[in-house]
Amino acid sequence: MTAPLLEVRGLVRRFGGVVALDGLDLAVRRGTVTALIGPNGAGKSTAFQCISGVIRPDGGNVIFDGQDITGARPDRVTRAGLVRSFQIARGIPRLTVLENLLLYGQHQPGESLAVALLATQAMRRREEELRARAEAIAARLNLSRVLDNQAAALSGGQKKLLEIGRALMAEPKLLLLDEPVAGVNPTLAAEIARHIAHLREEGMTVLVVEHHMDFVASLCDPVIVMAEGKLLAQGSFESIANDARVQEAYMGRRVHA
Ligand SMILES: Nc1ncnc2c1ncn2[C@@H]1O[C@H](COP(=O)(O)OP(=O)(O)OP(=O)(O)O)[C@@H](O)[C@H]1O
Repeated sequence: MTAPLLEVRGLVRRFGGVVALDGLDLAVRRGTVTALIGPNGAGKSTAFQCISGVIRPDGGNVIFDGQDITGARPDRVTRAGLVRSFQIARGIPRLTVLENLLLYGQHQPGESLAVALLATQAMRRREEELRARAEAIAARLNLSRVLDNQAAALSGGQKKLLEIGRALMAEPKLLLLDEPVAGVNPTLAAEIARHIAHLREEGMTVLVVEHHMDFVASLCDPVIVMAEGKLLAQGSFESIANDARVQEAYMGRRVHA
């Protein structure tokens, strides 16, 4: 069996006296849409933040695509191919959809004065490529019609799609999605699930934190359940839904592994 794309080993993170991650182990296999679920306070956000380099873990390791990226800064993590989207869309409201997408393309031409002065044909070609990629990503996410609209004018669901598009512009190997359907109506949630399923069909690997169980059940396999900063269970949605320990954790009772 091939090595997992992402492996988290014994991850520990404390906030003062609170142990948010207490030796978390998890693995994400290539080509899967894996869910990370668990009751409020289980440590899911903290795990995402440690994996994406936003905060440093106090212990343990994050191995991505064979590289130890433990404690690496977010820009390095992104360059390695691990890209996260945010629950609250981070796009710049005044910019258009196209501009927002271009902003997150890798190795932006025009990002420094030197680049501007040395603008060569190759760089112009790169800019054209980026633009073509932005248009293709917008098309696949049904955002073509609003490409020239300001991000601020988008519906809630379109903002969620732009957030996914923004992450795709960085050409991820692994996409971390933070609650991609929170606050979205069921029709749009189903559309977003279809877009993510298409990404998987094309070989993308996705790790998603989501509280909406219909979405998780329809899209994600395997499902990893966290409780109290640790791995509690993993498997198909059906198997974890029937797991007594998982039911107990969601009932808010103390979990005895
Ligand atoms: N910056 C912080 N300062 C202090 N405590 C924190 C901080 N961030 C998280 N915690 C604590 O760490 C624990 C795990 O929180 P975390 O937000 O990672 O859980 P979660 O599973 O993402 O919860 P939710 O589903 O509610 O978003 C909680 O007890 C939380 O109060």
